[in-house]
Amino acid sequence: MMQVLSIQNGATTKECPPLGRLIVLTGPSGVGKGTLMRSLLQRHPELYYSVSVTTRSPRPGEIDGKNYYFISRNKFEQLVAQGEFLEWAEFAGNYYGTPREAVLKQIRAGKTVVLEIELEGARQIRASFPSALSIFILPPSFEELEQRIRNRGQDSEEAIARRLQCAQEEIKAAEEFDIQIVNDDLETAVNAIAAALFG
Ligand SMILES: Nc1ncnc2c1ncn2[C@@H]1O[C@H](COP(=O)(O)OP(=O)(O)OP(=O)(O)O)[C@@H](O)[C@H]1O
Ligand SMILES: Nc1nc2c(ncn2[C@@H]2O[C@H](COP(=O)(O)O)[C@@H](O)[C@H]2O)c(=O)[nH]1
Repeated sequence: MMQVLSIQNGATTKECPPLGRLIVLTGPSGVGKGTLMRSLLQRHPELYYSVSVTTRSPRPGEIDGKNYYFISRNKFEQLVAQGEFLEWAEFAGNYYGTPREAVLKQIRAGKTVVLEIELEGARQIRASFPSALSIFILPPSFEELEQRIRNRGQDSEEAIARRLQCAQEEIKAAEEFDIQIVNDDLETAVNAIAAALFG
């Protein structure tokens, strides 16, 4: 697949449209990746948002097939063994993965595909798709990050503690990625992502 993406600026023929791009949005839980994505997709509906697979239980209001594909740990492990994921990771006690075929299909069709994933998965994508553009979203402060996770009101105390613990390590990795954007004012951060994508 690396080979395929490396020819993304190659010649266009009627039979073979130019390949699409792969964009990775990463950063600690609660920093606002999902909120930024929704805003970006409203402005740019031509982008393809990859719906991930997870073993986490749905939060109130989350819809299977829209927010995530919710499956059991056994099923997830089967899919891993079958090579069905472009990347996958265990995060705060649950598995998360990007369906391989759905993403590759969109890239072959010339679409820009956006993945919203945690650090380990983002590292895997950087290793296997060096041409992918990777964006790390930072919080204005650690205190604000905690406040956002709490205000979201979706996670137990235990889950919040796990996520904050992961966040400390994740933030240290920000410089590994192509671009770092602080999500302080939402509009400013969306503009910065759009500028990175569309110039
Ligand atoms: N710029 C911002 N200013 C203030 N609040 C924000 C901002 N961006 C997002 N939020 C709020 O922070 C909370 C967490 O946002 P969101 O769920 O999008 O984070 P996330 O990074 O996608 O989290 P996760 O990785 O756990 O899915 C939400 O309540 C959201 O409304
Ligand atoms: N490696 C992957 N990480 C993913 C994927 N889909 C989502 N995520 C990230 O997991 C955490 C927790 O998400 P939550 O919905 O439980 O709050 C967050 O950082 C997501 O970005 C994926 O396919 N692969």
